[in-house]
This record gives sequence, C-alpha cells and structure tokens, in this order.
Amino acid sequence: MTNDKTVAILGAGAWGQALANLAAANGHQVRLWSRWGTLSLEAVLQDADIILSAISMKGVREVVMQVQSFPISPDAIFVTATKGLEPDTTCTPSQIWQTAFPHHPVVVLSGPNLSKEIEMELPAATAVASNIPTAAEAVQLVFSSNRFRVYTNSDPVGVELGGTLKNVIAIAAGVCDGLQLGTNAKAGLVTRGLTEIVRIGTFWGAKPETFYGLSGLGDLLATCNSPLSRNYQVGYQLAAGKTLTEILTHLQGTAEGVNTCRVLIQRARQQNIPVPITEQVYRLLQGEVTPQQALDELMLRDIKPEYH
Ligand SMILES: NC(=O)C1=CN([C@@H]2O[C@H](COP(=O)(O)OP(=O)(O)OC[C@H]3O[C@@H](n4cnc5c(N)ncnc54)[C@H](OP(=O)(O)O)[C@@H]3O)[C@@H](O)[C@H]2O)C=CC1
Ligand SMILES: O=C(CO)COP(=O)(O)O
Repeated sequence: MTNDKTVAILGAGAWGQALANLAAANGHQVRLWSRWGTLSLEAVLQDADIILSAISMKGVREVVMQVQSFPISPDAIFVTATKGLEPDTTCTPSQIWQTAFPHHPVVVLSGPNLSKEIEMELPAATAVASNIPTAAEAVQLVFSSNRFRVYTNSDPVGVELGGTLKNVIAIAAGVCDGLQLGTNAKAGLVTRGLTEIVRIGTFWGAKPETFYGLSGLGDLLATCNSPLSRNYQVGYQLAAGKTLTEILTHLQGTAEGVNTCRVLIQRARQQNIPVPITEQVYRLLQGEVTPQQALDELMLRDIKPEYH
C-alpha cells in the first residue's frame, strides 16, 4: 500500500482492538493505547494521522483532556467510535472531541458492527460521517477492505445518534425475547423503536433519512437480534428476573444503553419529546416496574394514528 497512515487507537477494549486489527490488516502503522499498556499516550499520539477513540463513554472526557496535554500533528483527523451520551452535559462524544480540538476534523464511525463477528473476519459494513468530506474519505480508505465495507456520510449528528439511541431499544428487544413474546412483538417493538429514534434524532438536528441507514436501522437489526450485543443481554437477563446490579457485575464489556437511557429520559422530559419505549426501559432499569408491567404499559397506552 502506498498511502500508509499512522493510526493511534485509544482504548484497547473489544471495539478498539477490532478496529486496530482492521487498520493493521490494511498495512497501516497502528498504535493501540490502553491506560494499563506499555506505550505512553504521548508516544501513541506522536505524528499520528488518525486518532481514533474507542473509549467507553464514562472515560471519554478524561481521555480527551489527557490528549489535549500532548502535541499532535496539525493535520490529525479525530475519529470517534463511542456510542453514548455524557451524563452531566448530555453531549455526544464527537461534540466533546470537536470542542476540545476545534481546528481538527472529527469523524464519527458507526454501524452494525458486533466486534466479535468482526474479529472472526466475517463481513460487515459501517458509516464514517463528517462535515468535512475529505476527512470522512481519508478514514474510509484506512478501514475499507473486502471484509469491512465503509460508506461515507455527511450527517455526523445522525450517524452518532443512530448508534447511540439504538442501544436503548436493544435492551427492550432483549426483554422481548427473554419474555418469549414472539416475532410479531419484536417486529412491532423495533419498528416503533425506530420511530422513537427518528423523533428524538431529528429534534436534535439529525436528518431523518440517516436513521434508515447503517447506523440506525442497520445497527438496530444487529443489536436487537444478536445475543452478542451486551445491551440485548442486559434486557434478556432483566426478563429472567435478575437485578441490574447482578447483570452489570457479570457482563463482559460495556452496555452503553443503560447510561444512555438515563441521559435520554432527562433530556426528552425537559424537551417534551414523547419516548414511550425509552420511558419503560428507564423504569425497568430503575426497578420501578417489572418486565411484564413495562409491556402492559406500552400495550395499553392511548390508541393513536401510526404517523403522528
Ligand atoms: N464491542 C462492540 O461490538 C462495539 C462497541 N462500540 C462502542 O465502543 C465503545 C467501547 O466499547 P467496547 O470496546 O466494547 O467496551 P470495552 O468495555 O471492551 O472497552 C472500553 C474501553 O474504554 C477504556 N476506558 C474506559 N474508561 C477509561 C478511562 N477513564 N481512561 C482510559 N480508558 C478508559 C477501557 O480501558 P480499560 O480496559 O483500561 O478499562 C477500554 O479500553 C462503547 O461506546 C461501545 O458502545 C461500538 C461498536 C461495536
Ligand atoms: O454497537 C454494537 C454493534 O454495532 C455493539 O452492541 P453492544 O454494545 O450492545 O454489544
């Protein structure tokens, strides 16, 4: 390859490692950083063309502040692959990166990308979105291969929110399967979940069509149907009667939907956006309702037109 890039990947969790492997397989020089690793953050960042964060939401701001204290290439492109919302500010990860680095392009990478399948070298597709088309195209080139098809997209807000908001619906889908409610119920839930995502996302500035693409519908299909999804697993185990504390103690990796649901409810209530599924997931996570009560609440809401 003639156009090799130096790629710094921050976060050596499941997703950071999978993305590092994809870039390395394309011949790029990859430096993977974890707070427990042997490489210093300063060394990882030095002269990097691409700085990709796969840090879980709870660590994003802390890592952003650390990165700010080291020299980086003036041409560096930031990529965020985190799917979450910050509790206190309700900011998305890309907003945090962009505010900290206003003179650098920020690209959002999101799609139906269960990391275990990608590590098994199964084919997958994703979207890279930015307001700066050349930045998205540069990131597309770094990760594209015969097993990872990368599409550019010009709606970073929508792509980021698609990947983030679907985690709440994936928890609900896990509950649906855990209660053995059947295929009709699941189809109804996921479809109305998408309506809810479009409603919130467009209110927050995204283009509606983005949610019918890879990071919205695509990621909903993946996470609402796969036991590999940690968010789905949370819902499935809640349906089996486990407490959230028990589930999170034994869960491998991060289920961002738990935190996202709380942030989402806070913001949706402030802004009067109807989010009935998210509301029931929230009450379930708070221990205020049982899975069966949450289902009954959803089914017995006031009847209404489908499009309203
Ligand atoms: N796994 C997947 O299939 C996919 C995940 N994602 C998203 O990517 C993000 C990461 O997910 P995943 O890799 O699965 O999660 P993991 O829990 O496996 O990894 C989280 C990573 O964040 C790091 N981290 C968290 N807090 C800090 C901090 N304060 N300082 C430094 N590092 C920190 C962890 O470091 P340490 O190990 O040192 O704790 C770890 O490297 C999530 O937002 C997730 O939604 C997106 C697409 C696919
Ligand atoms: O976002 C993901 C796949 O696209 C990963 O889903 P989970 O975080 O639920 O495992």
